Amino acid sequence: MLEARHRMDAPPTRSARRETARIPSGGGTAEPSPDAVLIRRTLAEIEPVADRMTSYFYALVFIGHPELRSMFPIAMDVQRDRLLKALLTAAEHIDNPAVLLPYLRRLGTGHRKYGTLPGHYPVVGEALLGALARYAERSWGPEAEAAWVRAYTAISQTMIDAASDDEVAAPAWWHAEVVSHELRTPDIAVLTVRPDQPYAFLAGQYTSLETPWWPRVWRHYSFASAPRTDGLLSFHVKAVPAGWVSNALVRHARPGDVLRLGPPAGSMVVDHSTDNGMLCLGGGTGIAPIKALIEDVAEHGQRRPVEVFFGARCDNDLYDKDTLLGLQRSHPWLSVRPVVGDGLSGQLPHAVGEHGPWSSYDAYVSGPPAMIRSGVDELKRIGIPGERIRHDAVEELAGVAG
Ligand SMILES: NC(=O)C1=CN([C@@H]2O[C@H](COP(=O)(O)OP(=O)(O)OC[C@H]3O[C@@H](n4cnc5c(N)ncnc54)[C@H](O)[C@@H]3O)[C@@H](O)[C@H]2O)C=CC1
Repeated sequence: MLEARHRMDAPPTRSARRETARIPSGGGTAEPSPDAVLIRRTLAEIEPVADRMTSYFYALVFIGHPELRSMFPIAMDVQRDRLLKALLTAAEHIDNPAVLLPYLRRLGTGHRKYGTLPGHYPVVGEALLGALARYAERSWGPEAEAAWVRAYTAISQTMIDAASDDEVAAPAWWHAEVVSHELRTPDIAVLTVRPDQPYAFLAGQYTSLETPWWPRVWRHYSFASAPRTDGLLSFHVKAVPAGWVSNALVRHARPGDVLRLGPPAGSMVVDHSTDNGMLCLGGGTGIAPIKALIEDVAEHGQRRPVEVFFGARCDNDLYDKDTLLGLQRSHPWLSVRPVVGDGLSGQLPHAVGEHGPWSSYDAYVSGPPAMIRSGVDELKRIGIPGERIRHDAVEELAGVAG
C-alpha cells in the first residue's frame, strides 16, 4: 500500500518565517553541516534507484491528493521528474546559500504558472519524506528525517516567499499570440509572438512555453531577439524526434494561435560593466540567444569585438546564416564564422581553438548540452577562466528540445 507516514506541518506564515525556516544568507562553509552530511548520505543511497523513487513519490502525491493530478501534464515524461529533481538538487546545496537562494527564488516564481499554492507544499513534503524513507532505508532514521524536514521547510518557505513577492510585480503567466510563423528548413521555424501584457527580459535569457496542443507541458526556449520597441518576442524552434512541443510549434502553430509564457530566466546576458570582447559559440538553434546578444551590444553603443562561431551539422542547418552575415556587414566590430561538421568530432570548439588569442574575452556558449560541455572544456583549455564563461544550466536544457 502506498502510504506517506511522515507529517509535514503547514508552512509557517510570513511573519513567523524568520525564526522558523530560513536558509542562512552568508557564504557556504568549507565543512558540511551535520544536516548536509545526513542529506547527502540519503541522496547517495537513492541515486541508483532514482527512477523507482520518482514513480513512488508521484504515486504518493496523486493517491493522497488526487485533486493535484490536474496540475501536471496528462503524460508525465520529462515533466515527471522535474519537481523531485529540483527538490533533491536544492537539498544537496543546503549549505551553499549563494547558489541555493537564487535557485529557489527562481523555482518559486517559476511555479506560479502551474497554479502552485502555499498549501501544496506540505503535501509534496510528505510524499518526499515517504519516498525517501522507503528508498533510503539504510541511511534513514529520526536524525535523517529531522534534517530533511528542516531542509524542506526552509526550501519551501523560500519558494513561497519568492512567489508571493513576485505576485505584486508580474503575472503568473502571459498569453502570447503567434503573429508570424516562418519555416526556415523543413524542421526549423522562426516564431514571433505578441504577449498580452508587457514582458520585460534581457537579451540572452529564455522562457518557458506551453502550447494549446499539450496543456501543462512546458519547454524552455531562448529569446531570439533583444527586447524590441514593439514588444514582440521571437523564438527559433527545431522539431526534434518525439518532441511534442517543438513539433507542435514547427508543424501546427499558425498566426492567431495563443501560447502561454512563463517568466524570463537565465544569466547568459551581456555584462555591460566591461568592454571585454565577446566570444560566442552557437550550435544549431543555439544561435538564437547569441543573435539577441549581438543586438544588445549594437543597441548599447559601447563597441567591443564580438566573435561568433555558428556551428551546424550541414549547410542546410545554417538556417540563420544570412541574418548573421547581414549583421556582420552593418557592424564592423562583429565577425561571424559558420562551422559545418559532425559534432562528435567537436569541430565547433576545435575551430575556436584555431583562432584567438581569447584570454581577454568573455565567452557565451549555447546549443545542445553535449556541445556546451565540450565547448566549456575547450574554452577553459585555451585559457578563459570558468567565471568568464556563460551558458544556460544544462539540466534546464533537458527540457528545451522537447
Ligand atoms: N540557451 C541555449 O543553450 C540554447 C540551446 N538550444 C539547444 O540547442 C540544440 C540545437 O539542436 P540542433 O539544432 O539539433 O543541434 P545539432 O545537434 O544539429 O548541433 C548543433 C551544433 O552543435 C555541434 N555539436 C553537437 N554535439 C556536439 C558535441 N558533442 N561536441 C561538440 N559539438 C557538438 C554540432 O556539430 C553542430 O555544430 C538543442 O539541443 C536545443 O535544446 C537551443 C537554443 C538555446
